[in-house]
Amino acid sequence: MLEIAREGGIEGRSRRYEKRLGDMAGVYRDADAWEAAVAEHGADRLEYWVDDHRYQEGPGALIVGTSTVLPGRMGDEFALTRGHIHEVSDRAELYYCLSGRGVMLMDTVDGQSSAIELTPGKAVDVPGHWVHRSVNIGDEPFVTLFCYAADAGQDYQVISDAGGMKNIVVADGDGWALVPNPDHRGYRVHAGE
Ligand SMILES: O=P(O)(O)OC[C@H]1O[C@H](O)[C@H](O)[C@@H](O)[C@@H]1O
Ligand SMILES: [Fe+2]
Repeated sequence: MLEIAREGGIEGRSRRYEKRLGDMAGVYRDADAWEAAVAEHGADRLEYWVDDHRYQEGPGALIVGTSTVLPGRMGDEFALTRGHIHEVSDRAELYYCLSGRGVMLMDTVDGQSSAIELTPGKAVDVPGHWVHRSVNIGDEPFVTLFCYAADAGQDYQVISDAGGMKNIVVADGDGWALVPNPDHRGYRVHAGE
């Protein structure tokens, strides 16, 4: 039995994974805003955290977890996770929103793009082969429950090599808007994928 909290966290987790402001170098488009935030709040400020539960090893095993992205903005851009494609890139992942308000930002390496808003009770099935990241567009923690194949792994380089994802999620009045990332230079398809 797993106790899954709406504010994030799993009782009986296998692992907690935390990312702090200092770990987010090069992730946000506005590098000056990131530097100013580090100077103001310190590199240790918590940005997002993940609890996961791995109940089994071997083929077919799942990882179930919660992801909690704290609210905020870096310049115009909303708080987000680093994002990745699965190392075994055909592995899919389900995200179900437990609390807060966010967007699942997704790209394929051949140029398709999608942004799906998540509020409590809504879910998104991220198919295999899609780069994905969570973005918090609200003013409270954005919490999702996720589930994916335990052998999937994460490749982070795909986004940094591309100069970021294709679009960025920015504040627009009371809401959000998707704007093209001028630094994005297209994804390089990795050998063997
Ligand atoms: O892996 P990041 O982009 O840093 O995001 C953090 C987490 O996001 C998702 O929820 C994944 O399922 C986690 O396995 C991952 O570690
Ligand atoms: Fe993933």
